Formats: sequence, C-alpha cells, structure tokens
Amino acid sequence: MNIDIQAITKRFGAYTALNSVDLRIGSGELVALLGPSGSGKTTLLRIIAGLETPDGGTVLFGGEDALQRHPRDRQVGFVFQHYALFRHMTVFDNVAFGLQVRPRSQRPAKSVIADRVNELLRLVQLDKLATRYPSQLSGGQRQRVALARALAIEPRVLLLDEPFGALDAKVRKELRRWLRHLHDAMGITSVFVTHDQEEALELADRVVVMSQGRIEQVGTPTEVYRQPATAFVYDFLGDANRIECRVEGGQVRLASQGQPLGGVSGQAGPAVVYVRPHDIELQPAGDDQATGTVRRVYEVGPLVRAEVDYAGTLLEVAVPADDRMPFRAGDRVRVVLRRGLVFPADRPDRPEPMALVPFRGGASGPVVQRL
Ligand SMILES: Nc1ncnc2c1ncn2[C@@H]1O[C@H](COP(=O)(O)OP(=O)(O)OP(=O)(O)O)[C@@H](O)[C@H]1O
Repeated sequence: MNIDIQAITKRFGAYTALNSVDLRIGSGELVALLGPSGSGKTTLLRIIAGLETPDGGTVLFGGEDALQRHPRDRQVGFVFQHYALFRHMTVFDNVAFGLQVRPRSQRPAKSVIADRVNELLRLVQLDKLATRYPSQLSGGQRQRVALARALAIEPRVLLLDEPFGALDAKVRKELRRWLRHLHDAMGITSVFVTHDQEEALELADRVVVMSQGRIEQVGTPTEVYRQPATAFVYDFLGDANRIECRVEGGQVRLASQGQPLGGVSGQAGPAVVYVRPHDIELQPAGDDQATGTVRRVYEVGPLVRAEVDYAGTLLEVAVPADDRMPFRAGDRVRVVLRRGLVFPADRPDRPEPMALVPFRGGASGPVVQRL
C-alpha cells in the first residue's frame, strides 16, 4: 500500500504546524520522520492515521482518498510511545482486542482469533507470557505487545510514534533490530516518528528530515548523511563544527581572521563550513597561519575528543581512542580540515552545498585532493 501525501497543511490557530508537505511512501517501505521537537512529525503521522484533519492537501492510500475514510476504516495499526495497553486484560486479550470488537459480521471465529493471536505472540516472542497482565511485563515487553496488537488487525499501514522513546538505550537498540526483522518478514508499509538520528539512520529505508513544518530532505540513510541538502540536515544528523567563513578566489577562509580552511569551487561570498569532529586532523604546528591551540583533551568511550581554539572559533576534534592523541591542553597545533561542506550564506534559493577541498602541506599550498 503506497501512501501519497500531497500539499498537506495544518494550522493550530495562527501557528502553521505543517506547511504544504509533499511525500510519497512506497509500498512496503519503512520510513522515518526525523526532526527536532515541534517540527511537525507527530502531526503528519496523525494526519496519515486520520486522527487529525489537515487544513489543506490530500492523503492517498493506494491512489484512493484516505481523508474521506473514517480512521477505523483506514486499516492502520498505530503504536504510541506510551504503550496504552488495557491494564485489566491479559497479554492475549490485549492482542485479540482489535479483532474481538469487530461487528459480528466481520469478526473472525473464536478459534481463528486465537490462532492469529498465538501466531503474533510467537512472532514478538511473547507466547510464554500470554496469560500475564501488563503490570507484570517489562517496558520492552509491553511495547512488543503493543506492536502485536497493532498487527492483529492486519493493517495495510503501520504507524509508530516514538515507539521506543520511553525505554532505556539498550532495550531500544534491541527492539530496533527486532522491528527491522519484523518489518522485513511482514513487509507492511510503515512510518515511524523519531527525534533520534541514530534510530532513523539504523532502521529506516528512507529518512524524511523535518524542520519547522517543512521537509528539508528525503533520502536513504546514506544520502541524507553523506549528501545533506541543507545545513540543517548536516547539523541534525551528527556532531558538527560550524565555522563562519568567506569564499574568495577559490579559497575558504575563516570569517574572523582570514585563516585558510581549504579550497572550493564556488562563488565568492559569506558562507558557513560544516565539518564533523572526526574529519579534522591535528598536526604539529607549522609556521603557517593554520595554527590553533588545544584547550582540552578528554576521552569518551571509544573516542578521544579535543577542543581546539582556532582563531577564536572553538573546534571539536575526535579520534578513535586507540589512535594516539599526541597533543595536550596548551599545545599549538596545525588544523587540517580533511572533509567538509561549504554552505553559502544569505542565499534564499538554497543552492547545492560545495565540498571543501582540503589543503595538504602548507596551508597556502596547492589543492591536491578533490572530494
Ligand atoms: N492540538 C494542538 N494544538 C495546538 N498546537 C499544537 C497541537 N498539536 C501540535 N501543536 C503544535 O504544532 C507543532 C508541531 O507539533 P508536533 O507534535 O507535530 O511536533 P513533533 O515534531 O512531533 O514534536 P515532538 O518530537 O516534540 O513530539 C508544535 O509546535 C506543537 O506545539
């Protein structure tokens, strides 16, 4: 079942929560809606579910207008962050609920319901806990019951709103992997909301990055991470250093004091360079301009991080903990940007970002490598 979202707009009073959003979700895809708090993810999901009515635009399920249909008739399975299981019902009865409340004419026979529920409980690996009550389950187990319950009605579309949000990091990771397997086994078109970039990148076939009621970019996890369309996407998808700069004569220079950062083929003007901490290299200080001062070195699990003051801009640098970090606070170092993206400032038409071409050798030396 593919889903077509066309020019969806939603206002709450004077506030525009969704601003003409277009999105096509292919049949059997697992899509993540990713964005910061308030970007409109949940509102979009609720509109797809039929729990919210848009002010403008269309939602098509398999080419048919879904907005004309009552949520009950959309055949949508919904899983919320806070597993709203029925506390007075066993696991089995919770999963069976959606089938048992169907009108008599559409309700499967008791034995058919029992078979389906048992099959789903096996799938979510809870068949041994069928007679327990929600209060006797862990958070992760409750969330798996919620999923089994959503799947029991054989939905055409599965919608999940921060399904693992309330769980601790380890359980989240386990459930993620498990949801991916489940999705691959069942192939139901699925959309999940998250503000956790790792969750989106790890789990989804495609990631929809949202900001302020708009879609910034849609792409595979690799595309949005490696070829971010906007500075927002770059920044949101991982640790990033943001450096104010200007482009002139094929070079990118620090805006503050003019130190060269790399080469670039693009128009002159103010710009911002984005660089990941692991794409900055520190070398023994040379006698060129590209020199900074190490302010702090500290270890965080698998990484050694350093903060470097580079002409007034504080840069965060990361190297694997098993690589030696030969510098300490107070050392003078040469800063080499190995990779980065240059986003022209003050261009309303959002042109393509430019790849930073790193210098090798002296900071004013030749450009040797094109990314
Ligand atoms: N019923 C409502 N009435 C008024 N404003 C609302 C309502 N629902 C959502 N909003 C506003 O619309 C915007 C988008 O909300 P939405 O819940 O879609 O964001 P989100 O990206 O899912 O955020 P979060 O990650 O915090 O859940 C927010 O600014 C929110 O305050």
